[in-house]
Amino acid sequence: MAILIDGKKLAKQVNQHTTTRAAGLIERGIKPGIAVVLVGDDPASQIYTRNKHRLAEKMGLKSDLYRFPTDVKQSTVLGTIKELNNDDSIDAIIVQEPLPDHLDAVAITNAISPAKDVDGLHPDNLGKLFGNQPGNYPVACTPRGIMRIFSYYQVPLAGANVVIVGRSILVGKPLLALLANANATVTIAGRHTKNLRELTTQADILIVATGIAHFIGKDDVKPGAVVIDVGMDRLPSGELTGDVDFAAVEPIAKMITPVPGGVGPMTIASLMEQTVDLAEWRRNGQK
Ligand SMILES: Nc1nc2c(c(=O)[nH]1)N[C@@H](CN(C=O)c1ccc(C(=O)N[C@@H](CCC(=O)O)C(=O)O)cc1)CN2
Repeated sequence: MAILIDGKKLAKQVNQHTTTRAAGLIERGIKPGIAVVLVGDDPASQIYTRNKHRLAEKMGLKSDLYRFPTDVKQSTVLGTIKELNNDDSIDAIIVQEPLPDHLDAVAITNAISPAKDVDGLHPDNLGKLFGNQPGNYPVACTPRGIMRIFSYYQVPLAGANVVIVGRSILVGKPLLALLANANATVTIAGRHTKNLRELTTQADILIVATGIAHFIGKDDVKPGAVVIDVGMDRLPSGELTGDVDFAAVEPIAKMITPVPGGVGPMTIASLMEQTVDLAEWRRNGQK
């Protein structure tokens, strides 16, 4: 039986620490502020945005939501980002993904000030990450949360054979850099990778972010592997599940994240923690 990685419990610890740090800043007259830009009416995005807003307020942070209809013009979104870049009460800007197809997501990301880029997706911040540069800069929240899981559960990274299935800019690519910087041997694959099973069955650590329910089964996993499931998929029954067939894989894994209650809560905890980081770094003149 695998050790169950309890993302909810770890997120609670991180959130308590973030709340204490935020209170310290508030005492000094600095209220960390986060602005979330939400376009359209995707039901999941609405839930995630509401959860972020509630948690931010509970922590005493300023939390502003900018909601736009699906057919909003690119120039309107860019205009809002420009205003937020210049708004001294806002430390962190996040544009909720996915965006509708008519919007240029890259141009929107690149318009966010690197000092307020809490998603860590601006090329300045990604460049620093891939260069393993010293100093403070934001890192994408899901990868940051996964690295925290590895540290808390004492998963050795140096020399580990890590396979990431999923090449997204939000998850796979920043993780590639973070893990390579930690001296892991990293392979990044996708659902179209030929002979994928040959790779995944070699992995000491398998991270799956494909968006396909139960994409990974028992025969895709090396016995004793650490399995991290980033997926958040709905079964036809409406039940929330992951990219890993948990019931099949759990008996052979060494450690495994559940869905829900694994990586998801760590994403939101990392977002809040990094909002407070950005507030501190900006006041310290580091960015
Ligand atoms: N700009 C961004 N957009 C998106 C990101 C992101 O990091 N930046 N990630 C996801 C959505 N997301 C945060 O934005 C997110 C999704 C889910 C959870 C979470 O806690 N999930 C729970 C289950 C929730 C449920 O019941 O539906 C869990 O796994 O336990 C946190 C954050 C895509 N967009």
